[in-house]
Amino acid sequence: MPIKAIALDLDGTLLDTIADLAAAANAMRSEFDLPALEQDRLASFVGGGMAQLVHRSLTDAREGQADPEQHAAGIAAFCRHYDRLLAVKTRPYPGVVAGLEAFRSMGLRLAVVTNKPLRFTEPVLAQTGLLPYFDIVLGGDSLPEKKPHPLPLQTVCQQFGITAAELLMVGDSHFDRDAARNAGAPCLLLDYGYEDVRGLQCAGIISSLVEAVDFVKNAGSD
Ligand SMILES: O=C(O)COP(=O)(O)O
Ligand SMILES: [Mg+2]
Repeated sequence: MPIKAIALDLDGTLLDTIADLAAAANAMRSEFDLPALEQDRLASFVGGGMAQLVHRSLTDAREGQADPEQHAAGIAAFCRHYDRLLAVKTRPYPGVVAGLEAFRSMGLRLAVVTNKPLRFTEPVLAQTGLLPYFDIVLGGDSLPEKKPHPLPLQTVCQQFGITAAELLMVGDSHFDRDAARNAGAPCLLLDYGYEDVRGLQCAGIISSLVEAVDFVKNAGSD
């Protein structure tokens, strides 16, 4: 089945955002007199969107739930800090710009499908120079459902006028793989992101976005 468009995840796929995310999460923790957490620990909390990141960062537990008042104050503090820290150290991963250029020259349409709130997504893409590559940008709060729900990928298919089998999802986590599976789209996972994806079944595990170019060519893009 020819691939006609690609949906790309943001954190851990297009952009290495963890230094700035961790700085904002730790600045939030310090407002609650909590000590800083290691960056790797905070990286393991990323993927399910800001609300979940704030719960996990405040409680230092994957299944942790801060009480509602603390959580609301945590969200406000995180937003305040991440707004100012958004692109201090955040950069595209190696191979991302080359991969996006190759996709564009193949005539593929590109979408960002992230669980990151839109208020951060558009500015961080703009500040890192990636925004012009994308026809559609969906944040975690753009629609009533976010990944792993299929709605964001279904919305991309609808807007591009293609079927799910013609849309390739490229991500770094089980949220991406499950969203693709739920929508009926093929999925490639990058091995450099914020989750160990080695055990996850998908169409392929790759080390650079440029490796997705061959996958698309072999799938018979027109
Ligand atoms: O904001 C998050 O938790 C994750 O964002 P992502 O979907 O781009 O990986
Ligand atoms: Mg990700």
